[in-house]
Amino acid sequence: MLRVENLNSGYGKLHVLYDVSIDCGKKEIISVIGPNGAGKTTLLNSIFGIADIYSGSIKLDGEEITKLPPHIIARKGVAYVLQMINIFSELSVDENLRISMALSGDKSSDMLDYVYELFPILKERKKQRAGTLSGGERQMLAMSIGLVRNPKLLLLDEPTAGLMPLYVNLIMKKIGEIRDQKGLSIVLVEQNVQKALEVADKVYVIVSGQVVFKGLPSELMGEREIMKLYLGMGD
Ligand SMILES: Nc1ncnc2c1ncn2[C@@H]1O[C@H](COP(=O)(O)OP(=O)(O)OP(=O)(O)O)[C@@H](O)[C@H]1O
Repeated sequence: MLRVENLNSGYGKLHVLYDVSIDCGKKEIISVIGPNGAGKTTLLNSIFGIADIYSGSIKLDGEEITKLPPHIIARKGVAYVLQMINIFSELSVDENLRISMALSGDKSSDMLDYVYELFPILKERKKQRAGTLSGGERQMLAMSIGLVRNPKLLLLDEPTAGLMPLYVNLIMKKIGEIRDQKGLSIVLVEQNVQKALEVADKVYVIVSGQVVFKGLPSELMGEREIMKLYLGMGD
């Protein structure tokens, strides 16, 4: 589904990622974790055509998407959910979702019905102005705005940042459900290491712009040095 090979990218002269290679298969969730400033968001920015790519390749279903502009990448089936940035605060929940659907050119309301089923609280609040939603509800709306575009690949940047444990658990559970029910591939950048490992099929640890671990969550648990040094887990 998604294959990133030997990616070198950054912002102008600021080289952030060095020879990064990742794979995300169909119906797979990969978690990308690592210290602050390691380059995790830059990986998502690179996939979505926002960061500068110096060398390497990014393929979606075998098709080269490297250096394409974001609106074309979106049209090819990638949705990027940034922390609450894609929400129109003055519009209602329902209007936000319908605008996103209209922009994607998708006329069927299947995904709209699906997100209201997935997040019943949004259905209850469909007429409410998005700017007045709680942090957790806004995060659910941000994810739903991406989902109603009917993507095949979902890029999630810290979907649980700043949320209370109840919402963290709910959002993580929903991420698993989306993969299972809709067959989406998901790249999840997450600060909460424990939750990121619970939901992931595969995990990548990025430190100083380089991949220092790739494998199963259970394999990472055995890497005591990495867990302790870079992720602050264990003794
Ligand atoms: N749009 C940008 N323009 C210039 N530099 C940027 C931009 N976005 C990020 N950077 C820089 O790139 C480096 C990597 O940042 P990035 O946001 O990818 O790290 P991260 O691993 O996601 O960190 P965090 O966990 O703190 O969110 C940092 O030094 C950051 O200051």
